Amino acid sequence: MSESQTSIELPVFDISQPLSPSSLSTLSLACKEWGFFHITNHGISKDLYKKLHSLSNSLFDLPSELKLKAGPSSNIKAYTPHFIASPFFESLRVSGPDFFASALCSAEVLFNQPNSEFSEILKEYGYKMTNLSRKIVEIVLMCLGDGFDKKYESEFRNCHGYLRIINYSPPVSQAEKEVEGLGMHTDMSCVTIVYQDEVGGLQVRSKEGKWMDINPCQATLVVNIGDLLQAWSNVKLRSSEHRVILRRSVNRFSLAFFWCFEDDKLIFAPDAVVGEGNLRVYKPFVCVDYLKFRENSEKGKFEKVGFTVKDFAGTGG
Ligand SMILES: O=C(O)CCC(=O)C(=O)O
Ligand SMILES: [Fe+2]
Repeated sequence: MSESQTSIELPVFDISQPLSPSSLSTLSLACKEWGFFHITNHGISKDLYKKLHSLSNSLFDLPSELKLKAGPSSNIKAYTPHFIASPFFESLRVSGPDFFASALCSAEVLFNQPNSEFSEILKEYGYKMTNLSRKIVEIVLMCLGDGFDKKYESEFRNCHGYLRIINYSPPVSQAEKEVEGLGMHTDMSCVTIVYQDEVGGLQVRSKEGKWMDINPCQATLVVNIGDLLQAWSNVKLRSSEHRVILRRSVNRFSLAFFWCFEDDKLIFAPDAVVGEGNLRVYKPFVCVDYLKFRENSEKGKFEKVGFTVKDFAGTGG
């Protein structure tokens, strides 16, 4: 796995300001070509990330038997242990809209006592991510056509979010130059907002199949388009394949916030989005059926996490 390393300089958008016409065309291009961009002025302080990182560390440092109390065979299923997504990946899921309750419940199970500091911080983070996701969907819809943000706002009204706190621990003695912390995949979201720490390792696959590094960029967050928006936009927005590579023997911390359609939403690209004379790339499908398809095709196959909405609802056209 030692390919020459190339990085991609993603455009950065100030999410606190209205987009200028030239920024809008840069954003449209980024969404079409890569499905990835950076945002800045997102309103989350360095201090909050520091706290989140250290609280998360205290959780991931717990013995495995304790962590499994919130694992896949528990009632809450919030903790994903090593060897599910990859041997080097573990994560804790915090679900919205009540991020406080979800974090409190996991902390109670894991630490044997409620941890209100942890829950308060996740409540704040979940709330901020929810607002950011709404703004991001708005600007991304603007890329599809003039006034499309207002026209299609209601389709996204029932979206919901969940957060994944991720700890990557590379092998102690690394014989290979790099290992996959998380294999190639696309996200099952409308949009995903990722915070990656300074270790780096997030990569996006170009249309030609080349892996490009998305280097950590001070005070910015990475945004990527997910499968649900790719399907809804008739592939005008790209949900691109990405993965995480571990190159150094240090742990990597990241937070991925997934903003998704409600489970029973019928995903069907609107006529105006498809455009006259164009064919629909996907058959209409119910959101939860796609989620189930992915769940069933990925279980235990961490070497090849690669199924997408094309495999599920593609018309072959
Ligand atoms: O850890 C990261 O930087 C990205 C994680 C990711 O792609 C995911 O959880 O879907
Ligand atoms: Fe992802």
